[in-house]
Amino acid sequence: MSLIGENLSHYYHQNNWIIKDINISIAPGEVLGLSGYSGCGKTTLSRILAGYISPRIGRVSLDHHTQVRHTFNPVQLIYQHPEKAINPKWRMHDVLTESYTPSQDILDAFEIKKEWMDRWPVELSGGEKQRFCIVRALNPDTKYVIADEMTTMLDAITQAKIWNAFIRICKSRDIGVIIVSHETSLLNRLCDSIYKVGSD
Ligand SMILES: Nc1ncnc2c1ncn2[C@@H]1O[C@H](COP(=O)(O)OP(=O)(O)OP(=O)(O)O)[C@@H](O)[C@H]1O
Repeated sequence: MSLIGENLSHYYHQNNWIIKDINISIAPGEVLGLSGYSGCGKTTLSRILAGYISPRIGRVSLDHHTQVRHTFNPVQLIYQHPEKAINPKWRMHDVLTESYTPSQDILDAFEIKKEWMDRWPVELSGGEKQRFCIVRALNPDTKYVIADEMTTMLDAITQAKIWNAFIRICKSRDIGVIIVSHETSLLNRLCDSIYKVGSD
């Protein structure tokens, strides 16, 4: 069940093309990096592949079917800023269990502490909140995860731990991963291949 983007082109303002004619494909269990200069359209492309933006031209398909809204999205997007993806009026336990109940193993893999569950989002650090967003994205029905600068706010040691756990779980479930990052060394270390967006 490959995730395929064909002839993807998009602008926000008439004829000011952000991305043009992008053909991209990712297979189950593959780890693909998206690199490119700031503002070249990596987030735009990520949102298109996750079905949150309809491209002006082109088409995204999963297993040859166009994505359908109103059902669980098998292409999950993890944002750079977790506060944008979390309802500030929900306690962390409710954020975490919004679409499924994660196992203790997965909570341990991301070192999510029991005492964080009753807290409000504002009572956790950005990195602590991001672990909830990562686990929440790893629903049993998830087929692809797009990680858009997912660990930018973390220190190097925590970053390494999170990526190890994340890639191990995705590989074990045959989940395809797209990693968006400015960090070439991170992409070289984790990705099977790298797609460069824009030209620089
Ligand atoms: N909702 C929007 N409306 C209008 N312009 C937008 C919108 N979102 C992004 N843009 C513009 O589109 C271009 C690409 O933005 P995008 O966030 O996709 O780039 P990026 O490669 O992810 O950047 P960065 O690496 O800095 O995060 C930028 O020039 C940005 O200003």
